[in-house]
Amino acid sequence: MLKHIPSTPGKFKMEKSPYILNKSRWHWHSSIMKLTFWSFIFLGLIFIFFFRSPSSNPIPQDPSRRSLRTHNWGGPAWEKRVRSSARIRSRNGISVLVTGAAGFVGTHVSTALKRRGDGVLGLDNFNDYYDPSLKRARQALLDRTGVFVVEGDINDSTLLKKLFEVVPFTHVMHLAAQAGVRYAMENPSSYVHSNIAGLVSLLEACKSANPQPAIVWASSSSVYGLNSKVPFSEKDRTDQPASLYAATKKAGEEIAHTYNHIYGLSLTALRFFTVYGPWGRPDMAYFFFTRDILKGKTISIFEAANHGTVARDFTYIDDIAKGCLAALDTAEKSTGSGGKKKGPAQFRVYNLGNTSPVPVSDLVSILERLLKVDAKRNVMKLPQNGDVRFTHANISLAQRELGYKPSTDLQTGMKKFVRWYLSYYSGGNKAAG
Ligand SMILES: O=C(O)[C@H]1O[C@H](OP(=O)(O)OP(=O)(O)OC[C@H]2O[C@@H](n3ccc(=O)[nH]c3=O)[C@H](O)[C@@H]2O)[C@H](O)[C@@H](O)[C@@H]1O
Repeated sequence: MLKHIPSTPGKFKMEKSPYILNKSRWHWHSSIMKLTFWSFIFLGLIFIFFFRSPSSNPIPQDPSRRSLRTHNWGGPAWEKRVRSSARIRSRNGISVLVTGAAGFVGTHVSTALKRRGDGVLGLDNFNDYYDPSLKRARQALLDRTGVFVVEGDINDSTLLKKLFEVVPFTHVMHLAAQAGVRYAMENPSSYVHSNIAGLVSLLEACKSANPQPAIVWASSSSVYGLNSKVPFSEKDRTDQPASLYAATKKAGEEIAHTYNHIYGLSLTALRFFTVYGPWGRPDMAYFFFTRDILKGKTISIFEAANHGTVARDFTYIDDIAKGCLAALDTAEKSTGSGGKKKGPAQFRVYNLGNTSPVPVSDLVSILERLLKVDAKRNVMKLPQNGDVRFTHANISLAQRELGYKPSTDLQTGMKKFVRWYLSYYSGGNKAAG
């Protein structure tokens, strides 16, 4: 019956309408017309309310988006600082935007780049996933090295656009991410926000930049998930992630491929294997084991079924930083411009591990010796929280193509970490937790 209703109200006025003779039908149609009219008015008001109201774009309430709040950036003095930090000071140097610069790996990579004369600009949202005062201390360190860290989020496309307008970055070292395997069960949306939405936002800015930068970014050993073939090679399957964290990193690798394919962006993913060292992350086991052993608190050491070993291919930060620089130095230029691909671009994936896995219980023994304190050990079954039993990197590809050659064993690296830890936390900084 509805299909007989004329499509324009004017038609209702036509004398020849077959409906005009039927009074009750006419009333019915007249009511429908009124209803339609008032519905349009109502919808129009809703539209105006939502799209014109200043509260239509409120500060996001989702905790994973807290960092999008407007930060202080912009203005001539700010631009001058940005330019100066990103200025290349050596022959054949590069200018790099380092996202997550106040993070653990970000600080080390930024410092290493700056020291050899490259231009470096940091970007970090200083979120409180772990003690932000440690991030501030790293920022102060970077400041002393001449690296300015802009406070902002990779999801802030206006800020990213501005940064590329101010500096024609040759490279982006993308290290900003929501890290940590187990925390993904507590705050899943923060992983989607940073590792997926944030990555897309960054790649969008890179593809539109002129010139397009080459991008090197942090993937993770966790993408190997339930893969049981050892050592893990880049050719092994990565379609069985064991945690949402791993799934977002794997998704990142696929997203990167898309931007490489469509826009000609040069993209290199580095799969890091449990990176540790001075200025490390307090959410990682070696870090909070150290804190808890010193406090006399019991630590939980995971083991697999039937007392099976849980092991990690712990990799020292200096080795990782060297691998990052080698990846930047060997990255070819992106081929696109103005958001259009001009030809095929480089797409690479490398394992950066130590290729020498160590059981977690041995890590604890190393810490006991270095701290000269016996740990209170609570050995327990590996919880179903996304952790995998072991990791072990095959690094031959990185060795061949990047000249990557890790040289620090766990004993030596942990010694350096413990020395830093004791000096950092005896200097008035309080160990959280
Ligand atoms: O290699 C990687 O790609 C990942 O390395 C670490 O993840 P993970 O290796 O799980 O490092 P930790 O969280 O420090 O755990 C190290 C080992 O200690 C074990 N563990 C952890 C916590 C605990 O209370 N007890 C315990 O035995 C874990 O099962 C694991 O075998 C990082 O947290 C990730 O961000 C990174 O992506």
